[in-house]
Amino acid sequence: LIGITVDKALDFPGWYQQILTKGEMLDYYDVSGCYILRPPSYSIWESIQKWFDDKIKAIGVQNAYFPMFVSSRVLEKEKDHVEGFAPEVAWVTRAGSSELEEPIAIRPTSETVMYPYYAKWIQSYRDLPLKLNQWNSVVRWEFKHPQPFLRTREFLWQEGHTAHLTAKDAEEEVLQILDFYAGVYEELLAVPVIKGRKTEKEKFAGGDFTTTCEGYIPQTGRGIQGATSHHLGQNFSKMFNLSVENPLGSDHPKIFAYQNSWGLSTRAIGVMVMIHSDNKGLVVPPRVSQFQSAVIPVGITKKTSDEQRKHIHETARSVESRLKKVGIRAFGDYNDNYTPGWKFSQYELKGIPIRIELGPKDIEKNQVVVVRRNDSKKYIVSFDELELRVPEILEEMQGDLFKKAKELFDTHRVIVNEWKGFVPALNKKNVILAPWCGIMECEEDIKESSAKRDDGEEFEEDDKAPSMGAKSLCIPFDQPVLNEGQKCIRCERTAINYCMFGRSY
Ligand SMILES: O=C1CCCN[C@@H]1CCCn1cnc2ccccc2c1=O
Repeated sequence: LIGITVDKALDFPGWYQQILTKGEMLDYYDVSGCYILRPPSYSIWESIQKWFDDKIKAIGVQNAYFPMFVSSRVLEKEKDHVEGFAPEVAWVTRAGSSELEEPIAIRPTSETVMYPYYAKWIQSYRDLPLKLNQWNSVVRWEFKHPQPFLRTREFLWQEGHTAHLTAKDAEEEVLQILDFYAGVYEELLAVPVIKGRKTEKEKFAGGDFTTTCEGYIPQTGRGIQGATSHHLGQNFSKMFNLSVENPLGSDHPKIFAYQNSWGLSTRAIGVMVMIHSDNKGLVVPPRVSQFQSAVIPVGITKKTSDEQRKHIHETARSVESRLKKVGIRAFGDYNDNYTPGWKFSQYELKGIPIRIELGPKDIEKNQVVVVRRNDSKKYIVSFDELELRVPEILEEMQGDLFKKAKELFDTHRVIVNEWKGFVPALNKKNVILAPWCGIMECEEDIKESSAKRDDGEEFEEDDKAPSMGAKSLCIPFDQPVLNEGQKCIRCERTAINYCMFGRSY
């Protein structure tokens, strides 16, 4: 494995592909849009699963598993929201040489798979709330250019589906789950996110409202949707007749359940890689890294005596085992066929958070040298404080990764109140907080008008047009103060709130 040969700033897509393949996170597969998740990335997914699973179980969610196949009759039951997605649905039409009577869809999401059974299982209001989650994969036959982790035809995710007696209970849970999603990004992946509500145009059409965690990719200045938590209202319960008798008595009308659905996928891993990794390879935040530290003997030369070499190796192995005993995911590389320098670059490529160097001089001083992957900062740690200092160094690195990413997001999230400042701000890799009227036509106008050059001319075909216009990313819960009578950024109407706009994935 040689190093990364593409510069992150010069060819971001090419860099991203190399980072992932040379960092052994994934491999390309012979079905377009599908990828193999190799142990380092699958281990990150397992860390996300463990953390999130503990959180949802603590609020009474149970895991279950439903079939991946959906009959066309059932899938098309929810007309309005499916029609927009229909082109993405993958169908099984044949088994062996015999055609199937009815084509069977592979689940792109599981509302229509699960809700007929929710209706069957929920008879009394005492059966509410029902809170189930699936850890599974779904298939969406996207035609847009596939990107590892970010846009793939099959992806791993979790999809939570809950049914409640009251809107209040449901809406409370929507926000609770959104906080958990923000926790996955900020606590585990060291990725800052902005929480907010999707506009009517961008929300899940089958629901009442969509809340979202929005990330930011500094390299491209583009926003990216990180996870969504939808309140479905009674739309699906009316469609699937998911109702209970009124607790107030049979003379009161039956109640259609209030539902939520929420999802986070392996896209999160792609976001983490794009934000933290550099031209030397992956940079993986310590809390989710499969291995957290590489113990590497150094200073062994031809002149080193056998017993000296043996002593160095034994000391290194004891360092490795002491760290493992306190829960640090450490490993040692004692292979003498490779030089320390070669090993350093290998583990930089794989994004191992810290390396621990141990040579004759260090042993004399009863110390090791610890080097951080993110900024090569060096620490001298004495043997007797290993178990104390190494965890601290890892935690400090986790914090520094988050701080740096947050600094970049915060300095590229700018308030723009006048239209003339909108496109120039976009072209400086910013996402924009703009006063907005809340009208969908205006939102569409903003997207089209921001796809033009600053002088209002259309982009020429051959222009390396950035990803064109700015979409609405979310209406942040944390709102800047609207001035009295503030006008919408684009039209003459009065603004009702600040909306975050940006080029996006
Ligand atoms: O986001 C989530 C979170 C997890 C559960 N599902 C919701 C909504 C999914 C929206 N969606 C997204 N792509 C689709 C593709 C084909 C058919 C249907 C759909 C579809 O309903």
